[in-house]
Amino acid sequence: MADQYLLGAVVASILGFLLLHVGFHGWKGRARRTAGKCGSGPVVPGDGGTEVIIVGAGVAGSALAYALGKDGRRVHVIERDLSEPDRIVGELLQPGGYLKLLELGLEDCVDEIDAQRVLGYALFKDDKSTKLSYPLEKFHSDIAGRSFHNGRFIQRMREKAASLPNVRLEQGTVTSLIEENGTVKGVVYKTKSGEEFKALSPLTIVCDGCFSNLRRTLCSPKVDVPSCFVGLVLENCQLPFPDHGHVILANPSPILFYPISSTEIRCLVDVPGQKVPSIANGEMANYLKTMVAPQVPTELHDSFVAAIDKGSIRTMPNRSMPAAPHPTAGALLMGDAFNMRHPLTGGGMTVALSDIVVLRNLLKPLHDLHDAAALCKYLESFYTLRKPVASTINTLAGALYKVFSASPDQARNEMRQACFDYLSLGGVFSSGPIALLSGLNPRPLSLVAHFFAVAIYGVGRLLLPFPSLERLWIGARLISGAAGIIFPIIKAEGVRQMFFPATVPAYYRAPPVN
Ligand SMILES: Cc1cc2nc3c(=O)[nH]c(=O)nc-3n(C[C@H](O)[C@H](O)[C@H](O)COP(=O)(O)OP(=O)(O)OC[C@H]3O[C@@H](n4cnc5c(N)ncnc54)[C@H](O)[C@@H]3O)c2cc1C
Repeated sequence: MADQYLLGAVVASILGFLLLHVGFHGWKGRARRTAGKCGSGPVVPGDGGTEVIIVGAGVAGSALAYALGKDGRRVHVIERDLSEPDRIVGELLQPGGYLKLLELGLEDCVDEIDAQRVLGYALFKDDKSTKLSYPLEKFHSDIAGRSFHNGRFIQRMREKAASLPNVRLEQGTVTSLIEENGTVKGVVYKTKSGEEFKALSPLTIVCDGCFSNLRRTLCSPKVDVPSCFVGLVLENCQLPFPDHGHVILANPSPILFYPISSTEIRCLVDVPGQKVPSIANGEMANYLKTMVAPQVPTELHDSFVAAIDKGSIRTMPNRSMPAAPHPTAGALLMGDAFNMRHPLTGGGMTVALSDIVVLRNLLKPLHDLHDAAALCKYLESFYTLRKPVASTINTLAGALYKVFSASPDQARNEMRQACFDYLSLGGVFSSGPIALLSGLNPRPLSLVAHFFAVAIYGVGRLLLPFPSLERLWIGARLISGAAGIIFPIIKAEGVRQMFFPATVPAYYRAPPVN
């Protein structure tokens, strides 16, 4: 109830502002581009009856293969490397993502991999901390976040997909899409031994991840890399709040801790910019020990230093890329190849799994996928239907990263402090934002309402009890800074599709083609 009052009050004032400042983004040009030329004279293997080719069997590709295979589709998955991945990405699945696993029948893929239940977050700033529990009361007791080794989770999903008789999982590297008259007809791929093959199907779904080579012809990739994560594994220590992800509002930017097994804690240190100190010449170890270690909670400090000394330090760029598809007959993009957000809020797998549920449901009533042009038109509704979940998670990730990072600007630091204090108020002030982050209630209006409620709360703290001209000025800059953070992200996500999905042209919501 309080959530609704808050929504009503904040949304009414903000919506006018939002529309004035951002304007309708609209559907940007559906110009189609042609896919790359295919290799010459490769063999066409298989039974020729493949309905869907999936490129890449990571989180998105393997979950999609199982979902479509379970619906009876003949699926051919081509994955570059079928051995267990060893990466520092995709290790915390939000409860909203776990709900999607359930919908797909993949929930047992977090069993028997020593996955840990995650019940919420703990936030640390200076010498204070606050606990933000996921609002799980209304759900079955099994629903919670899960954290694990990414590679173990992927192997479980690959095994489950490959156990279906109509799913063929093959090791190979896709080198190009086969295109004829603007329609993608399949792929060219190379096996480990260097042999080249063609695979043909009415629908090719490209899930080749954040470094995708194949997406260029299917979307307009505008990749931003605001920072990198430096990854370490801590052993022999206990998190201050067991079963919780930990976010330290450190300088210059956040540090994360969460369990990835019963004995290991993942630490991800955010380093702003695209370059990190060199690991090889010891600069990184020095940076971590001198700049980061003093900001780590005391319970974790010694294990943090021991992990640095052990030397297995990994890095990954943190990319964000709004979805900007060129709807193309015969092909679709999914997962990170299609859309990325800052990993601070651990939303990537939830968005990918949510997209798979949308696509699976759209494809379900179609018996024949061979009319590529009609299928392409029909699948355009996918881009609209995915928006409320995907855009809420994407926007929150981008906005929180900016708010949680330190800044030389006093107004920005006031916003950061206001955010910490707002979340510490408890009740709807913590359950609302954490419901958004967890993917349990991904509503764009609720996100905008809470974001500006934080800004207004920050201004109130500045002006009460004794306002001054200087404080008024900082307050005005805080509000304009908040608008400057969130509106460009919303604009990139597409205001119209995000807030008004019902107003999209009818052909995006067309009935099944057969
Ligand atoms: C540092 C970091 C931390 C993150 N932490 C989290 C988190 O805690 N929670 C969360 O939900 N998300 C997190 N994410 C995001 C998450 O990892 C991604 O959203 C998710 O992995 C996307 O899945 P995907 O299937 O699209 O890509 P991937 O899982 O990367 O899979 C792509 C697959 O395609 C294969 N491939 C690539 N090219 C080819 C080719 N040419 N031919 C055949 N196969 C190919 C690759 O081998 C790979 O198996 C994080 C991201 C980063 C960068």
